Amino acid sequence: MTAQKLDGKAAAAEIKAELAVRVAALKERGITPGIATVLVGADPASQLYVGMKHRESESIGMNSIQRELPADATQAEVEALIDELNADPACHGYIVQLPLPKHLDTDAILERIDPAKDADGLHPTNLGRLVLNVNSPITTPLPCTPRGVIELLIRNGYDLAGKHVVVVGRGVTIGRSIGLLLTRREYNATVTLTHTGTADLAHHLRDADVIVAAAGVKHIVRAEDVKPGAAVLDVGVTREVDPETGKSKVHGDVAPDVAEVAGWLSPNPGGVGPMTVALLMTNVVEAAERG
Ligand SMILES: Nc1nc2c(c(=O)[nH]1)N[C@@H](CN(C=O)c1ccc(C(=O)N[C@@H](CCC(=O)O)C(=O)O)cc1)CN2
Repeated sequence: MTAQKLDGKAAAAEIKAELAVRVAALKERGITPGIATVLVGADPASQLYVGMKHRESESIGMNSIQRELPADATQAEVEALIDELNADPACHGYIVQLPLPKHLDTDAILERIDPAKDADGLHPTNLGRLVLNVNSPITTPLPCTPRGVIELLIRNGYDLAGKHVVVVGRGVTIGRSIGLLLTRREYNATVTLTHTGTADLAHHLRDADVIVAAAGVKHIVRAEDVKPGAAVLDVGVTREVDPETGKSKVHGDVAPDVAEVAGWLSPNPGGVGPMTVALLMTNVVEAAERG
């Protein structure tokens, strides 16, 4: 079997085309949706991701506000910037790029974001609403990567209802929250969340209809542990310097030979990453539409 490609670049391009229409409609009402990012320090991967967020947003007519602080910024300095963005009417939604330098209290910073402007959907109020509002439509920002994974499957005609989804990794941007979305009535999936304390990962993976690999461990999902025909979403990123070229190379959580067993596979790069950016933009456009 050679897996069908879950092409994140193509799906993200579709979403961006749809958003461009909504941005134009907002502009006719005198509203230009504005996205902001806060980057603390100069981590090259974070700089790359933040740059993509601004480039993509501007390409569909959104305003973008890029704020940077040095790696040794204090908690008070970061919080003062958060307060500024909370009060800025030109900013409809913003994110604090993660991870933050270790001396900063990430939870306190995320909690200080105005929940209505929380473009990442990671504020405790928004995550709490996701837990509580099981039967009514969600009208608050949703976490971007989980939303991106689900959109990528749905736009490729994959029906999640009744499926067993095994998530690998309990990180804040995906692992901890994707189950809250997938177990809602509109998706009706059953979710197992595995992590570094899981006794027998392979046992869980072999039972999965869908694997969401977000551990950040190179090739942790091996072909022999994947059920034939399963859908496999490769989210984790490990960067290594190629000794031959001296260039940095991205490796996913999924071993290359999984493509011979899986029914569906998202490439990495080119899969979930572009979807994260597209759904971030969606959260900001939705915030501007809510007013
Ligand atoms: N505040 C947040 N911080 C982080 C998040 C997040 O959702 N919110 N997720 C990741 C990084 N991330 C977005 O910020 C992100 C990662 C990857 C991509 C992407 O499109 N990658 C490309 C490859 C790019 C390359 O390495 O050459 C791809 O997959 O095709 C976009 C966004 C951690 N921090």
